[in-house]
Amino acid sequence: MVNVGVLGATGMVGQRFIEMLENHPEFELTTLAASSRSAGKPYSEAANWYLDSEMPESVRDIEVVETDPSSVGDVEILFSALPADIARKVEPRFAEKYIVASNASAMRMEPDVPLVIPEVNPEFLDLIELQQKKRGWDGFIVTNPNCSTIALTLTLKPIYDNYSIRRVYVSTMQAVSGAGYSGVPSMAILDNLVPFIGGEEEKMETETLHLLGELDEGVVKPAGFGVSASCHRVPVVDGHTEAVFIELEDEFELKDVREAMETFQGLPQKLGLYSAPEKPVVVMDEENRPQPRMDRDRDGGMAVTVGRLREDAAFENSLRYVLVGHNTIRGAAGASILNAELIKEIIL
Ligand SMILES: NC(=O)C1=CN([C@@H]2O[C@H](COP(=O)(O)OP(=O)(O)OC[C@H]3O[C@@H](n4cnc5c(N)ncnc54)[C@H](OP(=O)(O)O)[C@@H]3O)[C@@H](O)[C@H]2O)C=CC1
Ligand SMILES: N[C@@H](CC(=O)OP(=O)(O)O)C(=O)O
Repeated sequence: MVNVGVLGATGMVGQRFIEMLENHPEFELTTLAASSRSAGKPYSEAANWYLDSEMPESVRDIEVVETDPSSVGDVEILFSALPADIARKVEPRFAEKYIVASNASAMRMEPDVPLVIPEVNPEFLDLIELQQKKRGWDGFIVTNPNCSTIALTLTLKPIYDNYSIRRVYVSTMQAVSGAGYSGVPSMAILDNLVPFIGGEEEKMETETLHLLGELDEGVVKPAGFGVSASCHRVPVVDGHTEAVFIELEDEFELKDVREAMETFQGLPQKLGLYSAPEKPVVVMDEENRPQPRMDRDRDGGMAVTVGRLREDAAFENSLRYVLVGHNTIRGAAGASILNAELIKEIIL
């Protein structure tokens, strides 16, 4: 067992980490850190538990500590669910000694920090050696992408491996949990939709190409097609829905695209990692699926569901589909945990 901790343990994503780490066969959750507002209190007092599951008994009495490397004690891996501005300041300090598996956006685009989806670009973990050498750290930082980006990129990967993509348009319908517990006031979202999520479109457009890019002599060369995103907040609690429109360079058969998605597997499936879904992408044929309430929890929330896969007759060589991915599981805590499982398997 590897001792692990969670930074930002009282928040929306921190709670998902705790839920997913309960009974994990390789990780023992021993440390919970949050702000000075929470430090010194037992977790059950510090946290307002938002999830449908019960707060695990095993964490109720753990005393929350300050988010400082001197407070976290005997752990090897720290999962970070910190706000990005705090993460930028503290994650590098933790990485001097610990492995930081971060879900925050702060360090994702640093040239020597791997931004990884284990099924898509596990080879980016090679950057760790460079990062440690350059920064003189004994630990390191590994990041996972933005929640909307992860779901999109998992579905693009099998297409990208088999076809030449010219451009991708994506329009998202994102759950309120993506903004944190107090992120979107109920008066703003009930009976409504908000057509703006700060920084989200830029993240989807850059991170997707980075993830599908190539690592060449320690430098990531992004994939060379266009991604255009429009992001919207909708009154759904969990589960991001995305309408995806893809133009390919060449002709294609829809059944071949479907087959490529359905049979897609990556290193986590080959290695049998604990949190890896059997099928990262599941394709449904029902005309009214996927839907967030029904499909977000597929394979423990780790699989992305695709539906309405069809040709787009309005443009040459074009197809479209709708996807649903769980934003705080596959899009956040589950993504960091899968990264850590891969690191444990191939690096530790
Ligand atoms: N929600 C989602 O779907 C996704 C979120 N993310 C990212 O994950 C991160 C966490 O998001 P989320 O859980 O929604 O955020 P929340 O606001 O729900 O939680 C924030 C957490 O950070 C702690 N914190 C706040 N300020 C400080 C501080 N100054 N020092 C130490 N700890 C602090 C809080 O502790 P306290 O309770 O003590 O204030 C709390 O534990 C963010 O970077 C977010 O962008 C990424 C992908 C998806
Ligand atoms: N912005 C996302 C969640 C998030 O926090 O993303 P990021 O980790 O890229 O900041 C949402 O609102 O649904």
